[in-house]
Amino acid sequence: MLQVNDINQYYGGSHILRDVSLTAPIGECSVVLGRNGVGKTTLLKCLMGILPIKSGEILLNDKDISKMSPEQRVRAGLAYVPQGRDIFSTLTVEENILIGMAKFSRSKAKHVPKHLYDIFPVLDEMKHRRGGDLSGGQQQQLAIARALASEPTVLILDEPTEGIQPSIIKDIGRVLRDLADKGDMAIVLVEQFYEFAEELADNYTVLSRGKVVSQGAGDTMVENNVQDLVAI
Ligand SMILES: Nc1ncnc2c1ncn2[C@@H]1O[C@H](COP(=O)(O)OP(=O)(O)OP(=O)(O)O)[C@@H](O)[C@H]1O
Repeated sequence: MLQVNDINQYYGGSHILRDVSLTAPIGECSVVLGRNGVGKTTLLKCLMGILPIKSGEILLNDKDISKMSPEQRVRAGLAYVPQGRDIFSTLTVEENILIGMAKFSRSKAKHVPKHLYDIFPVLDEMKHRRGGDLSGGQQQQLAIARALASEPTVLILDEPTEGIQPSIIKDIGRVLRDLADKGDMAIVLVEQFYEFAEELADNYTVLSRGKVVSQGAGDTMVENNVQDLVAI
């Protein structure tokens, strides 16, 4: 379980995250919503250690990881699918996935595990193509496969539906649901596409100007008018 307790973050003098707390249990999809610029990406970067927090704590299975480097957090079990995907366009699909296995021994990190290609068959078909030749949706699937290659206990995704065609959005939703239901991973999903978020959410958190303004079980999103809170 990933637990975030009262974290604060600043860009210079701007107070971006204000006492943000949330819990992402194993076996659940924890969705973070909010309008543009409220601090969602900043929150994920703090979870990964890409940005430092000023106060508060981040616990992974009760262990404080908030002083760890991003590499140490990946070793501890966090994996990140960044907004915009950050695929290495000149490397092949296979080479991109193998980068996600860098924390393992050399012999293990030589081969892409078959189950990743079972999850995303299109990546198997295209494994010798360059990352830059893939469509946006295929690149998103590749970014998720690369993150899964590190065998995370917490999978963190920043707007995986952004700019993706509907059929691939459905596939990605199915994959995330299956991964959570298997019961060995917590998923933290930042998402602006409300219907996708509502369908997947076991629990939700809404941010507004860096503060949590609504939080609860996924099946209370309608009664709590979450869609209105995030409408542009
Ligand atoms: N490197 C930076 N330096 C200064 N301010 C920044 C920096 N990055 C982001 N900000 C500001 O911090 C605030 C939160 O940004 P953040 O990207 O976390 O929001 P977001 O909710 O993820 O937005 P979006 O939905 O547009 O991705 C915004 O006001 C943004 O302008």
